[in-house]
Amino acid sequence: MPAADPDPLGSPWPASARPGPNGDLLIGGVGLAEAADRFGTPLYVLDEQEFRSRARAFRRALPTAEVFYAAKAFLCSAVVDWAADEGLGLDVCSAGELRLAAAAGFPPERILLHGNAKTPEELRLARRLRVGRIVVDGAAEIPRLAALAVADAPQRVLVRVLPGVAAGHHRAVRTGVDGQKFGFRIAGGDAADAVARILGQPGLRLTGLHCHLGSQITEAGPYLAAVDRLVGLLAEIRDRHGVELPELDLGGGYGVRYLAGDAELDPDRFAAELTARLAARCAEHGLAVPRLLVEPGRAIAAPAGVALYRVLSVKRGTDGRAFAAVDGGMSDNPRPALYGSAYQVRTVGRPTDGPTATFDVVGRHCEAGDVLVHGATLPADLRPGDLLAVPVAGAYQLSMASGYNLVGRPPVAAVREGRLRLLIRRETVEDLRAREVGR
Ligand SMILES: Cc1ncc(COP(=O)(O)O)c(C=O)c1O
Ligand SMILES: N[C@@H](CCCC[NH3+])C(=O)O
Repeated sequence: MPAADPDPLGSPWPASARPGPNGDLLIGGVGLAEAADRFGTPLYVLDEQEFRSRARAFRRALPTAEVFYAAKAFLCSAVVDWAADEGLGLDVCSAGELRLAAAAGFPPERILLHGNAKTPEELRLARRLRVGRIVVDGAAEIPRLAALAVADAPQRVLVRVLPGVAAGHHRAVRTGVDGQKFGFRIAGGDAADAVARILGQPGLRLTGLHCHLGSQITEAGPYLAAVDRLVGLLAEIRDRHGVELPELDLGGGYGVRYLAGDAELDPDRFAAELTARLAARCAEHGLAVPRLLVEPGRAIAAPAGVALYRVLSVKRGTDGRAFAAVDGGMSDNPRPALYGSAYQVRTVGRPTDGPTATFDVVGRHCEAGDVLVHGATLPADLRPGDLLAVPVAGAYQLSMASGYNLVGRPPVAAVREGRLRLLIRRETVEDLRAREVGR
């Protein structure tokens, strides 16, 4: 029997979502109202199976590629375990992400380190732990890395280049073009210089080129354009230095559905188009097809997360707008304020079939721009105490959460096969005060 539609608005919930009694919504077999009662709100709930099946979908679509989960989307020790179990590598971009992954037991050789401003400490740590790959993002890094040579263990590195392809949901996340801080320019010869310098270092082993175009890209076209540019550069490197670099890392950026009508990048279709294009371009240049590396973050983590908030106040503005103020806000999800990102929201734990009205779901922070969802359709009689659930909340929300107004960052729970467990407890004022060492 097909499952009943968990949400008449067609919001993108995890595949496990089922309608529950009294307007509740079950995720991973657990009622969201029960999760909120148990751990309080705001609360982030991760559907472990959704995370794992999305990781598997990437590995299945690209069986010969290496798939690195981009930790910046969201990382905690449980997520490290899930990524490790599913055979993913891990893309980290700070000593914090690296230390957490290593402490949780992630194999360092499957870690890839990024960063446009890696600190000397991060480079030393990466070498000491023997991370598998480091992506070089600036000329100053090359001598620093070379100086950290470890006997008999040359460091595998890739060079991050700018293919000149603009893609991504907001200009702040478009990183494949000139005029922003990441990568080496191809046209100006910076990339070729970096390649030459790295090839001259005995402690470094250049394995390939890297690019990351942007985030929330919903079609294959930009990646295909990047392949054209990067394979061209691989051929130039072969002609100039006589080496064929064996790896091509296309970064992350694979887009997901936030709203009912949004497009989502399908890993299978993407993989088919990408591998065909790569094979064709390599054949044209007489190159062996390099091993692909990809770094999806959002596409694995975002749809696995649901954010839960309790309504604290309902108000009408002078222009007839209605506001539903909740107990979280821009400190746990800065994306609407930062990028104008849109979300859907529904009530859970109360009937959903009565008359509706339009609300702006606003947070509790002290600025008018603290709006989580603009123009949400919610029950017309929405009242304080009602529970709201926002889907597609697993990426770039908690990982970008701030301490604004000292409200404390929300807890994170995981659900799987009817079991609910707490992964991260709520941040308390004692946690915040523990860092104070003077007055
Ligand atoms: C170098 C790099 N790799 C991977 C990612 C992951 O991107 P996404 O979460 O959009 O897949 C990012 C962030 O956009 C990035 O900067
Ligand atoms: N933080 C961005 C994505 C940036 C990804 C990191 N390169 C977002 O929420 O959409």
